[in-house]
Amino acid sequence: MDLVANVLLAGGASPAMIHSVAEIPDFTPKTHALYVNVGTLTPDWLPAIKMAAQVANDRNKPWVLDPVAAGASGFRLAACLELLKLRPTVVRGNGSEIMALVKGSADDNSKGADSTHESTDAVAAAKSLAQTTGCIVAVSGAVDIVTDGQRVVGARNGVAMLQKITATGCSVTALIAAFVAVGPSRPFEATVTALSVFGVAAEMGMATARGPASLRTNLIDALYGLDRASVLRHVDIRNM
Ligand SMILES: Nc1ncnc2c1ncn2[C@@H]1O[C@H](COP(=O)(O)OP(=O)(O)O)[C@@H](O)[C@H]1O
Ligand SMILES: Cc1ncsc1CCOP(=O)(O)O
Ligand SMILES: [Mg+2]
Repeated sequence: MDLVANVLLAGGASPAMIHSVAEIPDFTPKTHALYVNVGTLTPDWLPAIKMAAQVANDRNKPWVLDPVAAGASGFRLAACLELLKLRPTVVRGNGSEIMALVKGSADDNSKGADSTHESTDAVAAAKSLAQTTGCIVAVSGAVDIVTDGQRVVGARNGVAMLQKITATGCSVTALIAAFVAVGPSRPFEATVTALSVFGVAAEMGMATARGPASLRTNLIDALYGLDRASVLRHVDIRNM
């Protein structure tokens, strides 16, 4: 939650981390987008998550799902599949998470929050998930893949060391939610752009990083200082 909230602030958004059913009816209507992350899911939290998604839907607000470690346990997978029925605007996971959602069963070989698949292994799964759910589906990795079930785009910014900082996946999903909040009528473009901007900031931060801890700090600084010219100079988005 620390990195997620700080990435959102650096990107110009205004985060509030809310868990309680007591607060969701008041809080969710005030937002421009809802971000649901199941990273530390418990049975107690699930009703609040569902309530928030329902309020977002009732108010026509976009919402974004990060199915952290979806294949690691039956409980988590079932929860993610229930949440998909509430039709998030965007789902962003790593290769293993997106493949688990499509397979619909927990994976004995799951590594938990980390992926055992390349994003490119999950292109067919991502397209299928987008077609069956109507969501924009993004798969992160060396190439970030975004699909609406028809179009498939690859965004190639980023650095491998992001995998050595916990919650960078969670943070880029949060940034997607922020970008979708700004451009709710174009969630596909907002998703690709958020992934690219996060990747460009990571590349800039990597220039002076000495390891994951300094990259984490530099990433927040680079995102905060990023301007349009730098994004346009570095961004690498291609049709796949
Ligand atoms: N090998 C890589 N090269 C460049 N960027 C990467 C690489 N692997 C992951 N990333 C980037 O790291 C961020 C988190 O992605 P990822 O590690 O796939 O998510 P998660 O933490 O959910 O598993 C994304 O911005 C992604 O583009
Ligand atoms: C380590 C960990 N455990 C539960 S959630 C979480 C963070 C996962 O974040 P990310 O998917 O961005 O690496
Ligand atoms: Mg993740």
